[in-house]
Amino acid sequence: MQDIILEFQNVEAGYPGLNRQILRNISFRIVKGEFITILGNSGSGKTTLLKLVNRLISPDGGRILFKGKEIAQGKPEQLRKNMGYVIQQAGLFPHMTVAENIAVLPKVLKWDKKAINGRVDELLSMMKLPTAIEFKNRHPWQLSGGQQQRVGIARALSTDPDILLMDEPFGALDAVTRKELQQEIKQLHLTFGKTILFVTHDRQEAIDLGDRVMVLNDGEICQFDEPRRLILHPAGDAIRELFHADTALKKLSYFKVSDFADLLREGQEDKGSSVEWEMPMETVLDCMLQGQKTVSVYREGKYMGSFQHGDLIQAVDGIENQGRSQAGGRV
Ligand SMILES: Nc1ncnc2c1ncn2[C@@H]1O[C@H](COP(=O)(O)OP(=O)(O)OP(=O)(O)O)[C@@H](O)[C@H]1O
Repeated sequence: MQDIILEFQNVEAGYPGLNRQILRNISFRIVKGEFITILGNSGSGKTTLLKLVNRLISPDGGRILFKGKEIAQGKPEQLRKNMGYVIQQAGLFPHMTVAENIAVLPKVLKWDKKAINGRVDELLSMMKLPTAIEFKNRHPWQLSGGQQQRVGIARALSTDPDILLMDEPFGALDAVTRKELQQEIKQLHLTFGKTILFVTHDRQEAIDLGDRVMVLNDGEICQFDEPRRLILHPAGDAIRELFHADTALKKLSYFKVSDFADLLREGQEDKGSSVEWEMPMETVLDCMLQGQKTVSVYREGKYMGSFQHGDLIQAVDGIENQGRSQAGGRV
């Protein structure tokens, strides 16, 4: 049975003084360990939804359950201990050092000094930051944007929470640092299996990171699904338009090699060029653009078959026609 960690049941929410609800009829379930991205335009209610989860605001209607218990019934502090929160530009305390920022919650929880110091070093290493005293004693203004965000994530992980809530965490970073941090959060997720709710208005980021993407539009969920299904089976015109501008070749990046297993050819393996089962399908395209005629596919070291040019064309056609499910594909 699936282990549901978070559930919204017909949740409505607004703000005092507004004559309309910002979120309407929000219902969903999230399984422990899922990486969920929440995608939507500015003002669609993404931040409001995150704030409901850790009780920074309360719903006007409906129920929110965390690990099967209604969150309104416990103490907010108790709940927040289980929920790391990361916001854009890290939100570090400017008057505190790096180490003090990371140790905020352990100190509140009265951990002993040795345990706190050990945890700070562990988290700095985990986030690929130096553990030298000089670095730990720096203040946020002495850090780059990327370093600040890494410290912000370390702080959110300090008490080993069950859920990580991330509100546009990489929105203010340059493209290269952003890509780096995306890779790292993905790796952290794979290593520690934390449940992550990650707000973004960047379509590519949502698709790259999310096991499932929740698309919000004007306070309602228009679709909550796996990335490839958003493209192949859009639940309405809004979602279709969201991905419409992408060329079929770009859409290859939304799929894994394994999604095209039905196109693999059996026979001789060619060790000249190879890709792994879970890699993005566009890596096959890259190999072919570099002149490879055949690309071999491996799954945990086992040869699964190969792709040739024609297979790639078929893959692209399948995406263009959005007909892979009918054509016998796995999607
Ligand atoms: N404290 C508040 N009081 C009144 N209205 C608010 C408050 N906070 C947010 N809103 C309104 O609620 C709506 C949703 O805001 P929210 O911040 O959840 O959107 P968002 O999707 O996260 O947007 P963005 O991508 O711009 O951060 C907006 O219309 C906003 O103006």
